[in-house]
Amino acid sequence: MAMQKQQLTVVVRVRPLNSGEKSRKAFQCVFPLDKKRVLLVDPEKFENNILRQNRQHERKFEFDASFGATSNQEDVHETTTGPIIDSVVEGFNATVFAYGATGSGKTFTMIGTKDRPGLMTLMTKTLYEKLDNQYQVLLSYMEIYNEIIRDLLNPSGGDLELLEDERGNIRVPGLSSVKAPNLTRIMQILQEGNLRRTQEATMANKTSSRSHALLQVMIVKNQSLHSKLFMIDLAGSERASNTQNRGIRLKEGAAINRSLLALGNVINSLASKTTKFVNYRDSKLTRLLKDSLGGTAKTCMIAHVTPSSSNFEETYNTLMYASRAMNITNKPMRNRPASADQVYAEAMNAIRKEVGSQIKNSSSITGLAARSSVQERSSSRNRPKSISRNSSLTRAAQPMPIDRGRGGSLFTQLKEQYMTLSDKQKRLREKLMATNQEAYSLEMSLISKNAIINAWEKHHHDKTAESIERLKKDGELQRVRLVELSDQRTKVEKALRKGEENASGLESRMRSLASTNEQREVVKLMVKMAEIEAQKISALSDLAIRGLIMDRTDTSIAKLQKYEMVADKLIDGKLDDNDRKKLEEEYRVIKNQFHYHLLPLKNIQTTVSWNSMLLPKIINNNNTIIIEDRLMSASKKKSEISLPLIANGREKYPTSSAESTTDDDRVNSPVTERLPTI
Ligand SMILES: Nc1ncnc2c1ncn2[C@@H]1O[C@H](COP(=O)(O)OP(=O)(O)OP(=O)(O)O)[C@@H](O)[C@H]1O
Repeated sequence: MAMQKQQLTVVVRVRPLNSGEKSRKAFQCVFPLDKKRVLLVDPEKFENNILRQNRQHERKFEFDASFGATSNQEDVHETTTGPIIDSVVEGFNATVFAYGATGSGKTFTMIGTKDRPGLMTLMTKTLYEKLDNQYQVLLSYMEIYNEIIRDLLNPSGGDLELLEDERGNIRVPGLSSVKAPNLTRIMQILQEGNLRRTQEATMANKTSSRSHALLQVMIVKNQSLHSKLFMIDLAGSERASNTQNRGIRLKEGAAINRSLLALGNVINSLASKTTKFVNYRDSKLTRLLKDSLGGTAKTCMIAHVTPSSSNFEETYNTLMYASRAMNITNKPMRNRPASADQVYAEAMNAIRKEVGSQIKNSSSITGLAARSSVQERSSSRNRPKSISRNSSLTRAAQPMPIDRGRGGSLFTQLKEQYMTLSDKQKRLREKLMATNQEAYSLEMSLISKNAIINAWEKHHHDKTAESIERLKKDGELQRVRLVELSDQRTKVEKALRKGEENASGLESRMRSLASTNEQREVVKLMVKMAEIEAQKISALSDLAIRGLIMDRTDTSIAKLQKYEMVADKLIDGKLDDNDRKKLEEEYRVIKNQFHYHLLPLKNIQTTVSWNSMLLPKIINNNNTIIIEDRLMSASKKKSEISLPLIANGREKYPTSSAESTTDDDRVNSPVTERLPTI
């Protein structure tokens, strides 16, 4: 029962009732019916409650496959994930994830035990068997906890960032990767990594995961990426909805909720025939998976449930989450929108249609209608299957050769030239957007680095530290890249300006040549089309930069949370001198991290300069909004940022700093001063 052909498969695994559940007198309420269906029975059915007797107590769910208590790891692998390997070997990306509440068996399925290795090992093993030695396989193992990415193979690596290159590939700079020649080594890597995962003992499970764990398998051929496979053990889904959560648990719950919701939304919109917009931006998880979910990438969701009556609510929620994706996959249409530009593609289609009908009525204009429809068809056929914003934008509109033979009137020739020019302008704008985005993120990172280096040097005149030297080196590389980007930007902007001049020249020549209403209408529509294309890129660029700001905000918030936690401990904890010293040190480090991470946000107008004016204004209900204005209004302008000095191992803030308005900034001696209780 292999499910090779489907892009998205949804299966359910029901684990055996365990001894704890039996001893608590819980009974089975989930029953696998056959190879695809499970029956869920509301435990209330067995209660003698007259008021509720008319309620519907049973519900059947159907998935691509269902696995009961007697299924073993190999069964699950052969049916669900085995076929995915073939597509990874062919060069497509794939994602397999385990979804479910705490204690439902996600880690068992994905990692397993020494004797019963899970899918992460079985899939990697099958992959090795199918690849010859021209391929190289690299494993990385990371976790996402409270929207922060950490390397599980290199715990001292700190918090990692996420970048999207201009081809739409997602990268996590600094993430380590290892070769794992055999099963024993893979299992060892997973188990070591798992020990570093953020976990907690709960009633439901001794080692309950509060983070998403992601095994990334990169297949490299001739030193370039051939394909990428993600295997993910998600955090327990009930954590998202537990209303008893307080403090740190509340924050965790919110982060888990956000990412699981975002994942569900992405899967639903990828599979949906009607939804046009796939929003990857809402969580780190979905952003990381952007090039491995949807398009030609295969996706497999393994929903996990316990059969126990005591977990009825969670089981119901899990089955509903999974069946929402399942209902959609049952619809015949499987080609899904490939990227966020779908909304705009719609608008373009409408205009193209309009142009088409104008042309049908016009005898003097040839070629455009035919070209429009050919382009339409070829663009939907050639739409790149991987979810790559830039490539889908570029490839959809390759210029066609100009037909000067039949009907080659001057008007037609000008019109063809205008279309070709519009395509070229579009590609230039995309390039500008990618350049700006990369530069923007580099600048943010440089601001933090410089501030740290300055603060260090001010206080430690001639001392060196390995970490500071490393920062300097990284900063140098970033500066070199920034210069390259700046040159690139100048060139692209020059070409864009020239293109704009040519376009307006062509436009006025066409206007003066247009002798019929239809011809005048066609000119108007073509200009409109070019405008919409430009606005689309502008909106995408705006979104991308907002995304970068959001990411940094998220990371800053997470750092603030850590900082609060340590502060709380310092204030309330009954600590001996040794512990207090250690905690004070930790407090200082975290506070610094928070402060320096926040700096680029405080100083946003410097970096915003990268958002080019050449990406046009977006017109909204006759209100013209300039991107720069919108971004800047989000942050208060500050003439200068106040840097903390590190003195005697502590930060000192300039006393005259009227700029520092937050409570946080006013704390001169954070370690000894008592913080206000929140
Ligand atoms: N199919 C199965 N067969 C036998 N035992 C299982 C099965 N699935 C899970 N278990 C056992 O149930 C317990 C809980 O499973 P597991 O740790 O995989 O849950 P989880 O969903 O990953 O939980 P969490 O979200 O808290 O990490 C473990 O002791 C595991 O060995």
